[in-house]
Amino acid sequence: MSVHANYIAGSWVEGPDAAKNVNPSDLSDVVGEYTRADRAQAEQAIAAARAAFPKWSMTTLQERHDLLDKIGNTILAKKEELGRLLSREEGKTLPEGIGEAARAGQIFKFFAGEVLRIQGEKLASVRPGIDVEITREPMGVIGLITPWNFPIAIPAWKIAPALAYGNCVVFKPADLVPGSAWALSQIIIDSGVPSGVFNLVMGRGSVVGEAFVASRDIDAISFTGSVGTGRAIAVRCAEIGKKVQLEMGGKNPMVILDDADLNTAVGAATNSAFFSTGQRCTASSRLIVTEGIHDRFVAAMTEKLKSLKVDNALKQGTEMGPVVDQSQLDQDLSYIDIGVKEGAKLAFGGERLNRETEGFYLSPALFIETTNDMRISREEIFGPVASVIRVKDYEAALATANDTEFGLSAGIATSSLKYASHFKRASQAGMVMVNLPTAGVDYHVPFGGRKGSSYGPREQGRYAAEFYTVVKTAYTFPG
Ligand SMILES: NC(=O)C1=CN([C@@H]2O[C@H](COP(=O)(O)OP(=O)(O)OC[C@H]3O[C@@H](n4cnc5c(N)ncnc54)[C@H](OP(=O)(O)O)[C@@H]3O)[C@@H](O)[C@H]2O)C=CC1
Ligand SMILES: O=C(O)CCC(=O)C(=O)O
Repeated sequence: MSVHANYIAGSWVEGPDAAKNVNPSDLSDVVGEYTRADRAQAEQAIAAARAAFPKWSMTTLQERHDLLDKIGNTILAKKEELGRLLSREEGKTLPEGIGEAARAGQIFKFFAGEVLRIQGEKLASVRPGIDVEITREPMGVIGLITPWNFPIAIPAWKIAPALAYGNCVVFKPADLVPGSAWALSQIIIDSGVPSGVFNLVMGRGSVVGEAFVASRDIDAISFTGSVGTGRAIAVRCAEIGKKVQLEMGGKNPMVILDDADLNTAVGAATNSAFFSTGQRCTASSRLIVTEGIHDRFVAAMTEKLKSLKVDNALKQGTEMGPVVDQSQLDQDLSYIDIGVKEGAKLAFGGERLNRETEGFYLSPALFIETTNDMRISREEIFGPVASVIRVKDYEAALATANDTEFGLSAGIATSSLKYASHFKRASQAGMVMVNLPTAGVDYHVPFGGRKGSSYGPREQGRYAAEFYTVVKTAYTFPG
């Protein structure tokens, strides 16, 4: 099996080390072998991006538009192949994998359009005869550090705006899932990105990520991952004056009110908590249910979970794939144990499952009789584990929903316009969903949260310009 190399300064280069990428649905299946860069190689990539920046930042909008459009079209044409690879290496179901690959293609096409809409402002000065122009310029070299749970969409929603606004990129994907990142990079390279403008640096966070954070030749870092790693990166970036954007965890609430349509509520809650094996920062792991519907909701959820097909991600009909790896599985099982010890009751699941192929299978776990101060209600588990929290009424539900250190996404199931409208205003989250799952967002609108979930400007949509550009104010006195 040949080793998949890094792409630095326009060439494919191997690092000193390589690792096997194993399918979490079938541990006997090796997806491929992928190189790991050392610090010197990461620094070469940064130097290549720095050297390419002056020319790339001056390219015409047409050139950048055409490149991004071509990348987007190629991803869309290959979405089945890419989606299969993604599902094989990460464990989300095949429809989820193909959907994510398609989303990556749409993101590139969206930013191909945004290239043509880069905006500025012209204002009159407070002084006579002077014009003021406000323009957006590229930041420079951007370091992108991505997690394992969206191996193609998250890289796409960072790489596409970085290139669109005239920046050069050094990209470090998660060590656990280099396959989709490598395949995406190959498409970017085959589409004709100039040498040095885009560099793929696979390797460990503690080596490659560290090199990015420490480098004074990187102007900005966009990171998605855990709170601990994100906050440490922000502190280091602040020390050397580097711009930073962090998307981190969530403990997203889904409120279910007495007047909710039960089918809608159960559908949205199942999707929010268990699709993609609960491994989404937008997943809902706190189902906050008012008294009048509580018992009916728990009974209907339990029935739904009994029939949810947990199996090999590539198998037709699978609704929930395996957990991504042993360490995440250990984390999930440990939280299930913590929940039981805290006095919560398992209404369903939380058990290791055996399937035809050996993998990290876990049945969806639904806790009842929980409170919002239990650890399982406060800490991000990042697996198929959800707690039902019983509350008296809407006011108590809202207070419970907001009682968290996170603020990424929040949902409400209700047929009341009054409560839906109030919740949209009063929820302390960056994204609010009414009668919809907390996860699964559009690609053309801003994505991000409040409180401990996010830091820095928003990602995605036209709001991405805020992070990937720097504003210049120019004064002219024509004389
Ligand atoms: N909000 C979200 O979208 C996500 C949240 N998580 C949460 O984080 C937990 C742990 O997952 P994990 O993948 O370890 O998350 P991390 O935050 O450790 O990893 C995210 C990315 O950061 C890199 N990284 C790790 N350490 C450093 C460092 N010191 N400097 C720079 N970059 C670094 C990682 O590299 P490498 O892959 O080599 O470790 C990876 O590319 C999960 O259980 C979950 O709770 C995880 C993924 C996504
Ligand atoms: O819910 C989504 O569509 C995106 C979720 C996400 O970006 C994440 O989990 O990191």
